[in-house]
Amino acid sequence: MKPKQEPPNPELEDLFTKIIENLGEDPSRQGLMKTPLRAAKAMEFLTSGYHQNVDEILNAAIFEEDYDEMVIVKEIEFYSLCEHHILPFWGKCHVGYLPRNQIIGLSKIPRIVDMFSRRLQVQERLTREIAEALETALDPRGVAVVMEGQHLCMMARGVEKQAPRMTTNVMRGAFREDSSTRAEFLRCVQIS
Ligand SMILES: Nc1nc2c(ncn2[C@@H]2O[C@H](COP(=O)(O)OP(=O)(O)OP(=O)(O)O)[C@@H](O)[C@H]2O)c(=O)[nH]1
Ligand SMILES: [Zn+2]
Repeated sequence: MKPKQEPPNPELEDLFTKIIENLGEDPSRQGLMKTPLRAAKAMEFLTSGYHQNVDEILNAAIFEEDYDEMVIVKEIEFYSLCEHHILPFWGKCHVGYLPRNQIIGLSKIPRIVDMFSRRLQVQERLTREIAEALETALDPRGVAVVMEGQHLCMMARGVEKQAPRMTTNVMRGAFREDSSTRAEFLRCVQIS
């Protein structure tokens, strides 16, 4: 599904003009003339997940299948916005589930990751929301979501640390209850 592509909200455009003025810049200078429009469009795209829902994304692509081994989709890149500073955080998301006779259309997993990423978020909630959406959609024997993120608010400002990565994980069902299932998943996505 393409993100909602409507003309940018004119109020948002006006607000970006005010931000530019308040930063001490001249919004009428040539290089900045179209910036409020571009910034409004960019912000609408980066928060387009608010206009999506899981049912619409799934498009009924849940299939009955006689397969009950672990399914893993790893290294799904994500871009989100930290809700404290409205600055990007980004990284990789690894998803696993143990089907109970139902599988999900492969592309739908990254689409769900994008839907929840394109909102104002903290990485912990983002991880949980992805896991819960899959749990509700598939009723699997277990689901695991691991996210590794870099946060610009910690890199370019504030504490100014470049190296740290934040890892969050939500394990449900068999991934939580059975340490060997969890270990198999973490080995496959190469997290120790
Ligand atoms: N747990 C968690 N914290 C986050 C996330 N994104 C940003 N933060 C943190 O949110 C906190 C907000 O802290 P405040 O003290 O209110 O804000 P601040 O004065 O800008 O803090 P500094 O970043 O330390 O300069 C900071 O510690 C950020 O690093 C996230 O996804 N998860
Ligand atoms: Zn932040």
